[in-house]
Formats: sequence, structure tokens, C-alpha cells
Amino acid sequence: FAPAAPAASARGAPLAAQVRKVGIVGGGTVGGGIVEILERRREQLVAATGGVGLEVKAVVVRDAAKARDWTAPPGCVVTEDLEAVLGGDRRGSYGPVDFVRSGGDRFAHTGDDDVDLVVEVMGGTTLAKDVVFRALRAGKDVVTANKALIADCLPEIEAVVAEANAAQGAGAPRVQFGYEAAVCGGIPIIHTMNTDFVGDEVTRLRGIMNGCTNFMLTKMEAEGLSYADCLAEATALGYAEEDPTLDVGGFDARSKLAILVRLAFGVDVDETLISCTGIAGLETIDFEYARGQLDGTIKLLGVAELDGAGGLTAYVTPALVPRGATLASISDATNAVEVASRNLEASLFVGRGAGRFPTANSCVSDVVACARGALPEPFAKKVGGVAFRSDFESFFYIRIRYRNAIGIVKALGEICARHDVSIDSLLQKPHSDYFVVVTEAGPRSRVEKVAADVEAEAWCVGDVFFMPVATQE
Ligand SMILES: NC(=O)C1=CN([C@@H]2O[C@H](COP(=O)(O)OP(=O)(O)OC[C@H]3O[C@@H](n4cnc5c(N)ncnc54)[C@H](OP(=O)(O)O)[C@@H]3O)[C@@H](O)[C@H]2O)C=CC1
Ligand SMILES: N[C@@H](CC=O)C(=O)O
Repeated sequence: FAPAAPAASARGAPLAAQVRKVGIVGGGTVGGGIVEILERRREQLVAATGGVGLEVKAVVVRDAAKARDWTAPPGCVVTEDLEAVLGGDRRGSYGPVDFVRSGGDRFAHTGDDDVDLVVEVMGGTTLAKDVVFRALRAGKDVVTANKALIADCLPEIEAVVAEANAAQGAGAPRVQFGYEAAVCGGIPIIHTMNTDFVGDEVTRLRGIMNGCTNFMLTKMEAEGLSYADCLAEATALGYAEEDPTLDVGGFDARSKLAILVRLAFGVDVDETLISCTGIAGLETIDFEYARGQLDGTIKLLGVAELDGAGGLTAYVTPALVPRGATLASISDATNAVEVASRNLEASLFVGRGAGRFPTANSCVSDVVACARGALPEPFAKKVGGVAFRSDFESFFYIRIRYRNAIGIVKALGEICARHDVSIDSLLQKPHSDYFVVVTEAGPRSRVEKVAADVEAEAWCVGDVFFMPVATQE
């Protein structure tokens, strides 16, 4: 596939010498944004692709009769029929590239209308998997924002991309797979990890990887809004997943972390083995202790680090973040990823992690790279010899609600001693039903045992909540 040199249009902008026919599966928050950007930036994108026009031929939705907050461009159908996008076989070729002038600067194909680039932005891991795999097997490039799907079956996707390329035959273009939007929305972290760290050795990744929950935590802390109100607002703004349990349960961040682990460390980790705690257990009192007693705030973090002894730990959890740490200042739907590495030492990537245009922007970047035949290989090579460990070490914050009794501190001390957990400090706001224990550094598994034993005490009310205390750097 060799794009021809662009000609100039009457308005001075380059004209499409060839056309990539794009089919989008999903016309919601992200899909609508992609349609809008491709239309708004049509001429500039022809220049960016080196003369290849991007024509959206079909947008597949669940309910074609539903009113949309975006407009289908001329020549594009909005349909419930997946065949409009998946039909046809593009193996070995991108098909005819002839076009005729059809009005303005828009060009239409004289040949078949089979889509040759599929953008999957419907979400889910069942039908979406069929869409992605079928498209790849038919020799179509695929761009997706679907981290749940990638984390769920990354090795399978890798195999299907390889299979699709083997079927292309000598001299035929590569079948490309792009997923920039799948991790941290608008931050170009996939491209960066795939290209800019190849000569480096990453030792730690730490970040805020879910926009919905960061938006919620920001609102809960700053405005004292309820969990339910914050989630409703995040949903209205297009940040939440169709099933918001994925956001608030930490699972969405876990999927993103699993993908980054592969790119940064060359290790495939079964994401279900990654310790994952969401934000549902947090209470107003935790923000009060974080702010008042511990000079910090609370963020949902994804962390992955080498332990220096051939092991890799990874986890998703709310964490107490010191006020002076960079991550403490990341608010609303913004995401941030800190990367510690041997050559670059400390790098920080910050940007919008969710929402229509930040996410659609990443999809469009992938579409343009596909049109230029320039998407890098999707997944960094695997390395051997790194063992994944699901337990991890940290200082911990443990919040306990209690009813008054004699000997609580003694009992707590005995429980901690039993599980080899060393107490750094005991904190209590005056006249509070709660107290907080901050531990010295130790494994999470021991703190979990302390929490279970405390919950069994007659003076303990409800569940014990615990989270790591993040380091400043
Ligand atoms: N929103 C965000 O900020 C981000 C989202 N993502 C990912 O992007 C993907 C899409 O998210 P988003 O746009 O927010 O989701 P939406 O729920 O807003 O949109 C989903 C779209 O897919 C369509 N759809 C769903 N099921 C089917 C089906 N069975 N057949 C045909 N069409 C179907 C829906 O059709 P209909 O409209 O008719 O119901 C809708 O148009 C997800 O994988 C998500 O994780 C990634 C990064 C950020
Ligand atoms: N629900 C996700 C959307 C982007 O990935 C989030 O809030 O981060």
C-alpha cells in the first residue's frame, strides 16, 4: 500500500489520492467523537496521511432509530447490521483505490464498498471480540478503545494479528492493530511505551488510570458530594463504562495496568491475579483523616514494579497519597502515569483519561497511522524470567470503627503482633467513632489478616478498611 502524492484542492488543501474506507462499530461517546473529528479535520487528515482520504462508510449501533448527538457524514450509513462493516475480505489488498469527484472536495469510490479499517468502540468482551477477530482475519486493520477485551485476551489477539499477517502473503501490506485509546484515554502512552522505552528498562509504573473514579474522588473530597451523585455526574459526562462497576470496582484500571505491564515489562499477567480494590469502601472519614491528620489525599492507583529479585508486583487500590506527591494534584478525569526507568529515570505522562474527544483523538491518531501503514507492532516482545507475585509491600492505613470497650488498644496490639505487623502510629480525631492505624512497611497479606481478626472482635463495628500509603516519589 503506497499512498500517492497528494494533489492540491481549490482551497489549497491536499486532496485524497486514495481512500481508506472506515467502519465504526459503536456510535456512543467515543464513536460519535471519532465521526466528528474525522469530518471536522478531513482535509488536514488527508495531509497527515500523505494523501489518503478517510471515508466513514458505516457506523454500527444497537438501535439505529435512536437520536444521536453527532451527524453521519455523506455516504455513511447508521445501521444495526454488522455486515456493513465486517462484510468482504480484504486479505492481500486494500482493494481498489480509484475515485470520482462527488462534490466539494469529497471523493467517492468507483469500486466495492467493503470497509478496510474497522474501529471497535462498542465495548464488552463477547461480541466485540467476534468483531475484532473477524475483521483481523479478513485482513482489515483494527483500531479499538476496548481495554477490557485486550486485557482479557491479549495473547489471543497477538496470535490472531500474527495469523492475519501470515495470510497476507509476500508484498501485501501488514494488518495493523491499534489501541492507543484503550489506556488512559487521550494520553499517548501506548505509542510511548511501544517506541520510546525500547532501549530502556522500566522498573516501576504508577498512576491514576481511571478518569471516572478520579473525577468522583475529586468531587467527594472538594465538594463533599455523595458517592452516588458523583457517579451520576461522571456517567452524564461520558466517563463511566456502560457497567460502572468496572470503574468503581477498580477493574477498568486493572485492565489498563495489565496492558501496561506487558508493554513496560514484557510480561503477560492474567489480570484476575492482580490484587484489585475499588473505591466503594471509602467513607467521608477517610478524606478527613487523609487531609487533617496525614496531610494527603486519596487516589485510585495502579502500580506495577520490579522487586529487584526477579519478581514483579502489580495492584490496583485506593491509596493515601502525600499532598506533595505529583499524583496528589491530578484531579477530575485527568490521568497520570509515572514511569521509573534506568535511562530516563523519572518520566510523567499526564492528560485526559476519559471523555468523548480525548478518547476519540487517540482512535483517530491510530486510524491515521494505519492509513500511512505506520502503526508499530502492537505488543512489545515478551521477556522470560520475571515471576509475577500478587502480594505487595507498603505502609498501610487501617480505619476501624469501634464501640467503646476496655482493652481495645491492647487487643489491637496483640492482633498486629500475631501477624507480624508493626504499628507506626495510632490516630483518632476527638469524639470520633473511628480510629486509624498507620503501619510500618510490610506485606498486604498480613494487613488483610489483621483486618479479618479485628472484624471478629466484639468492639469492632462493620468492616475494617485498609489501603496503602503511597510514597512521595
Ligand atoms: N467513554 C470513555 O471515556 C472511554 C471509553 N473507552 C472504551 O470505548 C468503548 C466505547 O465506550 P463508549 O463510547 O463510552 O460507550 P457508549 O456506551 O457510549 O457507546 C457504545 C456504543 O456501542 C453500541 N453498541 C453496544 N452494543 C452493541 C451491539 N451489541 N451491537 C451494535 N452496537 C452496539 C451502542 O449502540 P446504541 O447507541 O444504539 O446503544 C453505542 O453506540 C468501550 O470499550 C470503552 O471502554 C475507552 C476510553 C475512554
Ligand atoms: N471509564 C473509563 C473510560 C476510559 O478509559 C475511565 O473513566 O477511565
